[in-house]
Amino acid sequence: MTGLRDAARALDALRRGWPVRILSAEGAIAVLAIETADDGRLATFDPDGRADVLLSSGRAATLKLANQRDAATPGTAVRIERAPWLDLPAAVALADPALDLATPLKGPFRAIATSAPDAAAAALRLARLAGLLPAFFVLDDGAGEVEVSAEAIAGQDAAARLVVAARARLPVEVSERSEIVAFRNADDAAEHVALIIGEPDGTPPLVRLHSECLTGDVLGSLKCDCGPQLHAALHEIADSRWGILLYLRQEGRGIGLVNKLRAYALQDQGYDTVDANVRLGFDVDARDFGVAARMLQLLGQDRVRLLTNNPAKVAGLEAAGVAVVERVAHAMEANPHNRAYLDTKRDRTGHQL
Ligand SMILES: Nc1nc2c(ncn2[C@@H]2O[C@H](COP(=O)(O)OP(=O)(O)OP(=O)(O)O)[C@@H](O)[C@H]2O)c(=O)[nH]1
Ligand SMILES: [Zn+2]
Repeated sequence: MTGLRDAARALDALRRGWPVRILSAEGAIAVLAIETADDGRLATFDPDGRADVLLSSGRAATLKLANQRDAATPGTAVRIERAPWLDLPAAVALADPALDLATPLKGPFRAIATSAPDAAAAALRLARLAGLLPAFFVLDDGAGEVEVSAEAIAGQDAAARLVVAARARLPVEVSERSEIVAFRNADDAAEHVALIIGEPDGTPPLVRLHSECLTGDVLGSLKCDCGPQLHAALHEIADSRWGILLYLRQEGRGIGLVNKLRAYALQDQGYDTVDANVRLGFDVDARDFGVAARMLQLLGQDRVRLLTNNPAKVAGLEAAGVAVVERVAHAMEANPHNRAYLDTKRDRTGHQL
């Protein structure tokens, strides 16, 4: 449990702009998130101006820095050597692609060997969990407000410690016979929800895994198909024998609301949803469908009919022990704003559309 506690403290520290020391078998690093750094924090962390910069390989490749080393594998970190012109504004420009087109990058920058690759990869994972840009100042001998092992960060298995926290009757528009079940785990603040519609009758339920999309679900965004998919799923489940809608708190395919909106800003510049994620330094899809499988298992369901066009959802459930006995297509009409987004899903992320 110490590992868990340390990982939670590390997340909190990063969001507050405090440095974190990450330990691994190959050595330790201390990191300060660039997004939450300021001049004072940077001066305290790195009084001699020696700290290098740590980026994700996707971001480094975008900046044409990754190919200087053979580190262009997703999820790995690339370390950029500190140079006199690499001050805080220059580091922010390395971290944040919003300015890529507006400001020419200073430089030249040089990629060097990453001293503790596991610890560096753990730092990138922490940034994603904290909803921050995956970019850090890094020192091998620096101090951190919190110490955490790379193992504890990698071992944050959100599914394993999931429990049912509360359940209650919830009559909804599509069906008065519905029950809501909320889940919690000790590792993060994400409170996932299941809406059980109709009466379980021993047959495999019709299930929808819906990933949170504030813009689409609540504000009626036309950029994606989430809102219509959510409402269509509720209707289809209500029209079937019975079923379950899982509302998963995986905003922005797991990168968080702020980072998704950064991806939208890049889309305004012409990048598609895949390239925008990579330019920011994230995987194309950072979701963990093991959480959904665990929720279904806690509800006593290990065979489902799944409403989706996404083969990764089917594979994710199957890998975690939930059999998908049928895939039910769930395609919506395109509109002028989301047509390119839907085409990208079909052409680049394997959606069956
Ligand atoms: N990072 C990022 N996330 C997005 C973007 N557009 C939508 N999302 C997120 O993508 C998720 C929507 O995924 P789902 O509705 O589960 O759809 P899917 O994975 O395409 O699969 P199916 O709809 O089941 O076929 C939500 O979390 C949205 O917030 C985008 O441009 N960038
Ligand atoms: Zn959406």
